[in-house]
Amino acid sequence: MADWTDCLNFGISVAKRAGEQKEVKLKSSPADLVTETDQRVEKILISAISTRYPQHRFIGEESVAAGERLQLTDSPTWIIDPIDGTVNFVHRFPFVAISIAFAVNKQTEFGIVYSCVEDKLFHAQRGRGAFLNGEPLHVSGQEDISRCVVVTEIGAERDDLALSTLTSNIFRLLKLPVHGVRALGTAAVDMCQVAMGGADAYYHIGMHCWDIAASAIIVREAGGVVTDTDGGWFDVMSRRVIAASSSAVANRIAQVIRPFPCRRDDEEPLQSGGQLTADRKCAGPLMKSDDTNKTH
Ligand SMILES: O=P(O)(O)O[C@H]1[C@H](O)[C@@H](O)[C@H](O)[C@H](O)[C@@H]1O
Ligand SMILES: [Mg+2]
Ligand SMILES: [Mg+2]
Repeated sequence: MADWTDCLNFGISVAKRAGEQKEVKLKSSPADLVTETDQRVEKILISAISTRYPQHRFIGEESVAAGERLQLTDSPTWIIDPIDGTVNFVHRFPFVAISIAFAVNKQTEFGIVYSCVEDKLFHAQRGRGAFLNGEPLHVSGQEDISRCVVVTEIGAERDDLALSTLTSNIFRLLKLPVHGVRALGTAAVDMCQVAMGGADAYYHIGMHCWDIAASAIIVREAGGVVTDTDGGWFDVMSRRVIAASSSAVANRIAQVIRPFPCRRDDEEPLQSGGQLTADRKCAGPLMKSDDTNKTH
């Protein structure tokens, strides 16, 4: 088995360096401001990594937003979210992370999530455990859904189907009941909460590979379970994820939540007026036919 520890250590050092970026350039609107910061951090990361590893490929949230093709090949690939929690960043809500995963042959070899405001560095390497600031991490191991804190995200979709599915899924979980439902505003940190036992599960439909790839391996290496939202095999490009403290909890959540149609990350972007757009919004067929069997 190839040893990617050198890449991991380099990734950790660039993530910490990029997380020190305090300079905020004022622009006309919060959206402009944050876009500039996101782009700047992504450039810092990609330029440092590609100088050291010129053969490696990248999937970066901001590069994809700028029109770059999103394609996961067998080549060593860094999957980067330069700022996970952009809305938090604008509002100074204190959960903002840099998320970096590294995949070879489409398998994640390591993940790094640096929660910058908290100064918490989560990392995991395949088969070698998960760590928070160097200390080993473990999921809660909770198996009883009625004793769980479940994390999800509100996401950016605002159409009726997205909102009604999202709210009814939260409704179903609360009625089970679970102990609580939380949303921190960054999928990467949400999932790391599962890895450290602060929460017992996370689920969402609609996140992108850069939001969840790093934290998925961190949860697994902390002893947790990562599945598709139907309880099946997790595909990092599918935008569907459950991360849980145990298979029992993952399966229960899969039974309860209703699916939400989403374009895969590796699907060609939608055509708009004859031109390719970077739009990867949820779209497609409505509920699958077996949805009626889901627990209410
Ligand atoms: O765009 P960034 O990288 O900030 O990612 C976030 C999504 O934008 C949110 O919709 C979502 O709710 C999460 O906060 C997610 O992590
Ligand atoms: Mg993100
Ligand atoms: Mg981002």
